[in-house]
Amino acid sequence: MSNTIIAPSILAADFADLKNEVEMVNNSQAEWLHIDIMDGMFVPNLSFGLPVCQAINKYCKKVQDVHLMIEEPGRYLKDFVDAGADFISIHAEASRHLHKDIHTIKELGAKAAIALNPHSPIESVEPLLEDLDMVLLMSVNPGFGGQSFIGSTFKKVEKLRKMIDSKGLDTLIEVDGGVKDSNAKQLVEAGANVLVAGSFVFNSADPIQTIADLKASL
Ligand SMILES: O=C(CO)[C@@H](O)[C@H](O)COP(=O)(O)O
Ligand SMILES: [Fe+2]
Repeated sequence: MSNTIIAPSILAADFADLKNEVEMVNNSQAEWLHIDIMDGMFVPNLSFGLPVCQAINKYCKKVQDVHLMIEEPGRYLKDFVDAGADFISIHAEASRHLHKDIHTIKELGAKAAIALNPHSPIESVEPLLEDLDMVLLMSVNPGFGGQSFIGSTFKKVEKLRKMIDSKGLDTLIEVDGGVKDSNAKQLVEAGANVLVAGSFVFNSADPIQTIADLKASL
């Protein structure tokens, strides 16, 4: 079995049953829980904010992988670390002071990642690559779960893996959006380490089994 990390996205969960949805992830083979924060400005949708993260933090036993889809994320980094974030991804397109924000995340004791929209070239993370624990490549346009995977992501993952390897780094590559059984293996072969899966997991009849099958297929 590969050591690929599976990160179910809580965005696709039943929010009226959030405690049990978090317990489901606790009881699964998933290593991380992916938490999508949307501000209605950077992306055309609102998800949830700090009180929900604090509630998740009370029950979650997995690594909390917070994906901030918010303008100027530097304003809220401490709040999300205090709310339990282990990893924080901020968008290159949303921060005017990316270097400063990445270093703030690390100074706060969390792992730092830059997220890139499908249109953003991987070269935009190169100047900061040495400082990053992870790069999150969006494989849909951010803002909504349940969208179709953008096929050009495979090449982007391959290119980024080569860039990371050529520098002798161990930066993780996370792929987020439309991930399912039909594209997961190819993403891992291209060099992805972390796969976010929202609707594929939570909309399945047996999410725990779906996660186990996904891991076994890699
Ligand atoms: O960040 C996002 C969407 O903006 C993702 O994390 C989605 O929540 C993934 O959901 P699926 O595409 O797997 O349904
Ligand atoms: Fe996400």
